Amino acid sequence: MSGQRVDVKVVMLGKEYVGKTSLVERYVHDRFLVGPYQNTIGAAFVAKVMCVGDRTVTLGIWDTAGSERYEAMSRIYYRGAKAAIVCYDLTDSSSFERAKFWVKELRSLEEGCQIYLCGTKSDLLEEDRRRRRVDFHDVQDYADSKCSKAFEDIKAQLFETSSKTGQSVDELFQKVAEDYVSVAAFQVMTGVYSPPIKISSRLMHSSPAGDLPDHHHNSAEQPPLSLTEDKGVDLSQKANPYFYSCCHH
Ligand SMILES: Nc1nc2c(ncn2[C@@H]2O[C@H](COP(=O)(O)OP(=O)(O)OP(=O)(O)O)[C@@H](O)[C@H]2O)c(=O)[nH]1
Repeated sequence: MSGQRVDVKVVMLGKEYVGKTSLVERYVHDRFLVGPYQNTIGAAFVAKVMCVGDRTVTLGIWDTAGSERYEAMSRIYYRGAKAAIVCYDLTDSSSFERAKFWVKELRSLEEGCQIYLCGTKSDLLEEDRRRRRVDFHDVQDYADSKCSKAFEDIKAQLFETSSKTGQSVDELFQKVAEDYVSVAAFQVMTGVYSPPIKISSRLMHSSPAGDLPDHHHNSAEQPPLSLTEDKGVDLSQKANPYFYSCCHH
């Protein structure tokens, strides 16, 4: 897999337990893992090749840890991202507050990053509508609003998904890829296109959960996680069975 081209760097952000890993699992492996919850440590990477019309697009997805103790690390992972899927749990209002925190950061620091707000666990609402704690229209109003007087429009797109049933999961990632193709076409026209990046085979290696590579403890001195042929990164990931591999079609 050495030299795998990544067109779009996508970062998953959101409070812990909102279901970021489950979303990636559903999308990449079309499965929903049951069993005890395992929090993400550091981040995990997976690439997925998909089609947009007659074009092939490779998404490089970084699944970050939601725990606030990894907040500084998540900042490193979102650098240079072309898309951010900011997740919140539809049954947990505090998770939406956390989502807003990430949106504000992205809007002020990552100008070129498209934001996708993703309300997770919609299946729980199918079971009992009273469990909803985040109103769809409130999120829509927020997505259409401005971050603050000083910042530009949030311009986020909104999805409600279930990793358990698969509802709207493919649609979400498909939209990310489609938007990339549209934006890239526009950039080619206007002469600001930046070419795809390649990932090293070292990206595929992971260390066991809890066994953080040195650079994870020393993020200030580390370069941003740009995916170049020369600089792979080791990953710490969830313990088995949350073990990502690269490039599933
Ligand atoms: N019912 C239901 N449960 C879900 C869904 N998505 C995730 N969960 C459950 O929510 C819990 C947390 O899911 P994760 O995917 O591990 O959450 P995370 O955001 O990656 O968590 P961190 O790694 O701590 O940041 C797990 O018990 C999942 O089974 C969903 O769509 N529906």
